[in-house]
Amino acid sequence: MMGTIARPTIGIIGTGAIGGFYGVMLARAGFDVHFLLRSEFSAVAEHGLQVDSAPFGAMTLNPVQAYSNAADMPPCDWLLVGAKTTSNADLAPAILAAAAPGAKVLLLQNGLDVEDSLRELLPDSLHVLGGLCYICVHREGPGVITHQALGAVHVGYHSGSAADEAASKVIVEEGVSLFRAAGIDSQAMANLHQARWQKLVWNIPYNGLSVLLGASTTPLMANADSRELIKALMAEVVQGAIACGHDVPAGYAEHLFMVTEKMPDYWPSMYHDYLHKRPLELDAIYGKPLAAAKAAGCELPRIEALYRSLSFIDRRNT
Ligand SMILES: NC(=O)C1=CN([C@@H]2O[C@H](COP(=O)(O)OP(=O)(O)OC[C@H]3O[C@@H](n4cnc5c(N)ncnc54)[C@H](OP(=O)(O)O)[C@@H]3O)[C@@H](O)[C@H]2O)C=CC1
Ligand SMILES: CC(C)(CO)C(=O)C(=O)O
Repeated sequence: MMGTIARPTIGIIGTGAIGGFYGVMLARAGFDVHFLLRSEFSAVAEHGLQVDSAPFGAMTLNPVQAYSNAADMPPCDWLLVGAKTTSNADLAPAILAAAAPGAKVLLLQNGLDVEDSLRELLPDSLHVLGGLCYICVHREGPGVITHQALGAVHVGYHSGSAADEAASKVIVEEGVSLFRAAGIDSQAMANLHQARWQKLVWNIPYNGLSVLLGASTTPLMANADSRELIKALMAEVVQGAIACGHDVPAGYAEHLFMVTEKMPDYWPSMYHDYLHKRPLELDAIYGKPLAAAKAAGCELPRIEALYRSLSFIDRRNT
């Protein structure tokens, strides 16, 4: 089942929807997975993790190797960060406590440049990677996760002590192999930064509009006005990516638009944050791309208006 790769110890830093889902899949595939939790620690330590997955069926992991303090975790070869980007800078002590020498820290997060604030706080000997998750998953309650659709993880190297490109590729392939061994579609990304821009073509319109308009994907796709707004926002993201020197395949926005029409009705993770009065990932999903585009001489007025509206909502909500 493990193929040719050694059995790394895996730590999940932030066991929410993403961390919980991928952690359970990896544990079920036989990996030694340790889960760091915060508010849901007691519930998970007592009842385990439950994933209700439309594609895979009901899955339960019980007992769970659950921790409320990273210092109690064993040294982990891979650390999968499943916390929101809003807490990245605060996670460094936990990562340092749980990392084995030369560990790979994989940020399973949306947004641009999300690795940077953590990178500054970690030694060069730890490799930092980015993981883009194409999945519809959310927390239903403490330790209970609903997986509606999709699931792929694309992995790219960010920074660290890899001697050269070939060495970083080996690390990325190891990450890809972990997910594949757990039955998850996974691919290596040659250009992490570009791939982050491309994923924003989806997240910039849908995450923000779900909060601003209080609507999930089905009503957003059923209304002529929101459809036009989504298309216009997508076009601006593509414009920003190109201004920053990245490729976006022809027809990419149209493709994402059509994929969304076929998806089950979905509330993006930003809406769940809004609902639970948690900070929204505005800097990673809006602030950073807007700043990068501006630095390249490109104004994105619709995205800017959405960002300012969401910032207003966020300040009143948290
Ligand atoms: N959900 C989805 O379908 C998708 C999400 N993403 C991205 O994945 C990332 C994670 O999202 P998601 O899983 O939905 O988020 P969740 O809110 O479900 O999970 C975040 C988890 O991190 C925990 N956490 C935060 N800070 C700490 C800390 N200091 N110590 C321990 N645990 C901590 C939270 O604990 P607590 O309960 O205490 O807050 C929570 O369990 C985001 O960047 C999101 O944009 C990408 C694609 C799809
Ligand atoms: C909905 C989907 C699949 C879009 O890529 C997603 O991954 C997200 O919510 O970030």
